[in-house]
Amino acid sequence: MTVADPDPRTEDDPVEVVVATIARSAVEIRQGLVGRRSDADQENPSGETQVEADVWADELLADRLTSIDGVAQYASEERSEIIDCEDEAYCVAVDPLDGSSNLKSNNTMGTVFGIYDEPLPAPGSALVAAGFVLYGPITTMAYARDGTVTKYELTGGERSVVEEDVTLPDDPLVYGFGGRVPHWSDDFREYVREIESNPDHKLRYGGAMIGDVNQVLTYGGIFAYPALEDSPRGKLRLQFEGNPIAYVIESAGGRSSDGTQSILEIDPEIVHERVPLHVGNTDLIERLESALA
Ligand SMILES: O=P(O)(O)OC[C@H]1O[C@](O)(COP(=O)(O)O)[C@@H](O)[C@@H]1O
Ligand SMILES: [Mg+2]
Ligand SMILES: [Mg+2]
Repeated sequence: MTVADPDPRTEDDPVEVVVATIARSAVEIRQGLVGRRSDADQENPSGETQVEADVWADELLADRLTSIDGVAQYASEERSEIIDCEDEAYCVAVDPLDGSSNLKSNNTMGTVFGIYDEPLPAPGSALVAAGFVLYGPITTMAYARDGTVTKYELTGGERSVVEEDVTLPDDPLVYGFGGRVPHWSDDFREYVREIESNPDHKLRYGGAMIGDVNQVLTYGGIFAYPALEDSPRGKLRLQFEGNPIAYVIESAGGRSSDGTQSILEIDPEIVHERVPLHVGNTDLIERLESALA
């Protein structure tokens, strides 16, 4: 089934217009990666060196999303300030390119988005929709709203449904854990040993959260970028990465955790704050929480 993306000039649900705009832009973003793989010689608010494509994709999405009626704010991992629009209603937070360090080696990356109905920074409980685009061998989107997740394939301007009511498979298969192993806590290391020693589990780690999370969504399992000894809040950002991914995985019947509670329950203080992120099948996340308790 192919979804006719709503025409932004006639559609009256801003959430659907935002999602359709991101779906259309993704095809262009993918094309625009060519020739934009070098460092941009500047840092993002998290202190990471940006590549040219990070800056370019952020500007493209900022332009398009802030011109949608009903969008009140645009915030991105790649800019310090939130853009305030004249409209009210929805606040959009994006990671324009997740895993952009994979560009150099031409490996998987993504675009992550969360649509909140409260001003940013907002808790995950204020999300009305969230999702991500994956730039793999083909371009796909996973989109969660109203407790269900839909997967699409994106081709020049069209969104084709490949799966509706996506749920995590019951028997977890894959695991991937970020951060340097010497910087993991002893409790986390112990938990990883337990996961690895299960003969039904196999390692899948690609260095881009979206690629790794999409494997968990497809095969079941767990992805984590945990708290580290030299970075107690981990690496990933709550507004742009943690909340949207937690929303998708929880909508698909899984769980998210910062180690003690659902990521969606965290009250944020600042827009660029980080969060230890663990997402996957419910039983694996429950086991993780008891291992870290
Ligand atoms: O290579 P590192 O530093 O361990 O980090 C890998 C993680 O960092 C990220 O690349 C952070 O996202 P950005 O590329 O959007 O900054 C994740 O996608 C990935 O899980
Ligand atoms: Mg990211
Ligand atoms: Mg990014």
